[in-house]
Amino acid sequence: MISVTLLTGFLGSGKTTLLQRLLTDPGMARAAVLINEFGEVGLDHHLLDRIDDNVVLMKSGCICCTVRGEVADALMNLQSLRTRGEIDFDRVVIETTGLADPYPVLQTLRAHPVLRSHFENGGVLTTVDAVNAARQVEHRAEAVRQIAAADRIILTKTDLAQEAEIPALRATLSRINPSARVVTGSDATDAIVGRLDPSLPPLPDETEPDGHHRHHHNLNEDLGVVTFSMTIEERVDWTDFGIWLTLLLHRHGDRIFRFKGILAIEGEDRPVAVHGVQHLVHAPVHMEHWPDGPRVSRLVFILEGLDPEQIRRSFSAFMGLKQVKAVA
Ligand SMILES: Nc1nc2c(ncn2[C@@H]2O[C@H](COP(=O)(O)OP(=O)(O)OP(=O)(O)O)[C@@H](O)[C@H]2O)c(=O)[nH]1
Repeated sequence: MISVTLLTGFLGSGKTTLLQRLLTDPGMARAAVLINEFGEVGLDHHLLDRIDDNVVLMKSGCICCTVRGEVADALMNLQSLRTRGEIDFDRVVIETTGLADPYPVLQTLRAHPVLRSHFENGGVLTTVDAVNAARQVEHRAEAVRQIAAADRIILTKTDLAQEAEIPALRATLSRINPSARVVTGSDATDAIVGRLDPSLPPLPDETEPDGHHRHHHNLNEDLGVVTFSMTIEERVDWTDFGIWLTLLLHRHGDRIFRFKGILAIEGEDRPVAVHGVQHLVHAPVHMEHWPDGPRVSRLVFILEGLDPEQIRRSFSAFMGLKQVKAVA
């Protein structure tokens, strides 16, 4: 049986950052990793071979696979490539999206007629953002569910958090999930690689005795959470962008769960990546080169109860840019 570890955690809590580290770790050389998009983890310079549209082989030996649609389909694809001898792996790590409730994936592993004879639950790792988690668990059911589902919790951004707040956060975490071990920062890679050994305690079986799954609400929809993306054809003025973003977050930060972007800045050859979670903006990153695809600026927001069109209009007006398009 192949053990499957689920990597979950609220939006922007550091899942991708952790995966980037894991992908180059020798302990992961025989792992297959399911991610939402290759682009997110910037695989280019780690890439050895492309196996099919959705599966690539990394220099470290690790397999990377994108999930387009159902996790079950991606796992079936991996399994059939493995059966045909085209790839080999001894464990799987699945990165879930930041709003996902981990249970449906666990249920799939348990109940899928084919998958359940090849894969077993190897545990849930939840990244918890030391800066934002206290607020998230108060307001967001998913954040609580993800913590509750964890076998191990990885505290991220402890370098950004007030040290004095960490004990209170740990206490909150242990109220929600007393059994999960909490590890921090640099211990995380070792802990995770070690964590992936097959001797994990199983999760409680939630399949009802009659074989039906528990009902899950689409929290995303229920809470009015929308993802919104816009592209900008013209070059962006960095100073203006900074002011606009500051004003936006000041006014609406509570309702902006996540934003990410790549910007073509006036007077700069290389693109600049920007990220943030609610009121927190991370240091911008000057990227080595543009990812594949058109070289236009792109901003993605995850909003709760905010009209995307309002953001597009405000950006366009403030920046004096005409070619700002909302994209689906
Ligand atoms: N200072 C600091 N920044 C971190 C840490 N972990 C993650 N970040 C930053 O936090 C931002 C979000 O991290 P990601 O790894 O993209 O988070 P994610 O959980 O994959 O985000 P989504 O996929 O959007 O849900 C990035 O700008 C990271 O560089 C950390 O431990 N310390």
